[in-house]
Amino acid sequence: MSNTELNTPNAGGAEAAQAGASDERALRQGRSLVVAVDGPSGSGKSSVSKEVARRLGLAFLDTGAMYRSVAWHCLNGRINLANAAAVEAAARTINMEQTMVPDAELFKVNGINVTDAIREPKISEAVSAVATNLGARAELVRRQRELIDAHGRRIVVEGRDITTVVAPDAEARLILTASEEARLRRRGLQLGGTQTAEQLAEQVLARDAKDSTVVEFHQAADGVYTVDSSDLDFAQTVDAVIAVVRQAVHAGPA
Ligand SMILES: Nc1ncnc2c1ncn2[C@@H]1O[C@H](COP(=O)(O)OP(=O)(O)OP(=O)(O)O)[C@@H](O)[C@H]1O
Ligand SMILES: Nc1ccn([C@H]2C[C@H](O)[C@@H](COP(=O)(O)O)O2)c(=O)n1
Repeated sequence: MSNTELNTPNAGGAEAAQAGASDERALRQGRSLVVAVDGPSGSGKSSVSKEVARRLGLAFLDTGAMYRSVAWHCLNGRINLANAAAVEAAARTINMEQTMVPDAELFKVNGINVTDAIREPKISEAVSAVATNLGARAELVRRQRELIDAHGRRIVVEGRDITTVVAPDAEARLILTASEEARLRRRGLQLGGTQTAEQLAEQVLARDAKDSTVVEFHQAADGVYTVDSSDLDFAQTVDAVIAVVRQAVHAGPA
């Protein structure tokens, strides 16, 4: 299957809405349903994926939080992020726990609650050192696959390499994207206007540029849908993603 672009919500009308609701019920009851979501920073992957998981009754895995947790551990333990072997060793040895339900966000590293700490700008600025470490990536991919299986393969997983590396066999795979302008604006609002334009550009665009040296998350691979949320509000984006999930499930394996 070639790349598929779907950037408008489900067609309107009462009939379409009814069909949508009944399809959504079917998805809630199905067996394996892995929804893989990739995309650039600030495109809405995490917030939209959480809401999709809620609506479809699925578990939720934020893989970026795992990269952030390794970065936090290195900074906290004075492990030099430029020392590739030490970063890989950290990824292999730390204990990471995360609630995988969309309504309760809690991340722990070696028993320490890092839920808020991993979202701090200093982690956003440092995390690419983990993301571009191929040994650390291999270990985190291994852990992510284990978590998907442990949740009975009924899960929404979001990150940068989920559609291509972690779960290329997912029932629904999509890239969630948005214009640079929309992503910078959303991240600025999310951080309560605390960051300058330069800081936002560093945390969003420069980070994407570094991360995309090791993974492709701007262009959809074959069989992967694209949802462009630049001109959609949050609720419309969630609807558009659920429409893609329905479409992908009906279409079957790519
Ligand atoms: N369609 C949308 N319209 C407006 N705001 C949105 C939309 N989608 C997401 N947002 C908001 O944009 C902000 C960034 O979203 P989110 O953190 O989910 O992005 P992300 O892709 O996971 O980013 P990162 O990869 O950097 O963690 C959040 O405040 C979220 O509520
Ligand atoms: N599957 C993934 C998930 C995340 N990353 C990298 C890219 C980011 O710089 C960092 C944090 O992700 P975020 O919380 O901003 O989504 O982790 C990756 O390379 N692969």
